[in-house]
Amino acid sequence: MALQLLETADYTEMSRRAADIIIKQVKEKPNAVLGLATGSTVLGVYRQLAADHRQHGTSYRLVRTVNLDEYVGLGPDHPNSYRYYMNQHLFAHLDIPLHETHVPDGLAADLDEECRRYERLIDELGGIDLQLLGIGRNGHIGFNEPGTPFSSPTHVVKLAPLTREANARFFPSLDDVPRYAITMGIATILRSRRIVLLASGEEKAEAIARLLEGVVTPDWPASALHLHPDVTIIADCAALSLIPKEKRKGDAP
Ligand SMILES: O=P(O)(O)OC[C@H]1O[C@](O)(CO)[C@@H](O)[C@@H]1O
Repeated sequence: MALQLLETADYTEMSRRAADIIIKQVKEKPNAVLGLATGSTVLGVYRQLAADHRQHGTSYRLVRTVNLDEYVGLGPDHPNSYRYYMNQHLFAHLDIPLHETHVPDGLAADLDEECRRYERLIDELGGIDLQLLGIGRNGHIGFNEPGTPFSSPTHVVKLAPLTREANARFFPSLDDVPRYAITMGIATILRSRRIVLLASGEEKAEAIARLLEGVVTPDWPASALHLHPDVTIIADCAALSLIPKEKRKGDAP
């Protein structure tokens, strides 16, 4: 059990290192299943993947993708839905067939059935080869809020006030931020063959410090990653600012 820690000078280098890992994965396995995330942190990675596709022609024609989460009540045309985000920021810039890209359906009439369908879908695709993650300030991964059991499959979650406040920057007002979301569960994430978690900026420093402390508890969802055999954390200096310099190299506890 070891988290591998990669320190980068800044956001751009963090994004480039993560994009390189994804590009290598796709070259090694052209029909790879990529688990994708949304949010601000991963935007630079998507820009790098788009640039690489344009300049070097890396092909995603056979790649399949599954996203971590989606807001309940927002459809694909809603500018704040994660489906819309993925189309805008990544899929429109690659040669990936849109029908091979999957995001939970936040408008499903039966949300519990949608969660079960999503779990089955991931299995039918053969599981996730590489899962990209951001981290919330309260330690959430996907939308798995503190207290979520590590055994959880894809499920509907009530968003924590801190998460709604953090994401309010994308909405006209806090009141417009959805109260519920569908998210892959911790167990779903842990079934991925490889996990890459990104963190940038001082506002993630506490989250990363707590993750690297190594205490494994559902109160800090990201700590479940200590139970996975192949996790790489790519974090910039600012996100590592609470970690003593001598502990920044090599494997985390
Ligand atoms: O990258 P950000 O915007 O800080 O978000 C961190 C995490 O929080 C979420 O946006 C959910 O709130 C995840 O999708 C993301 O990985």
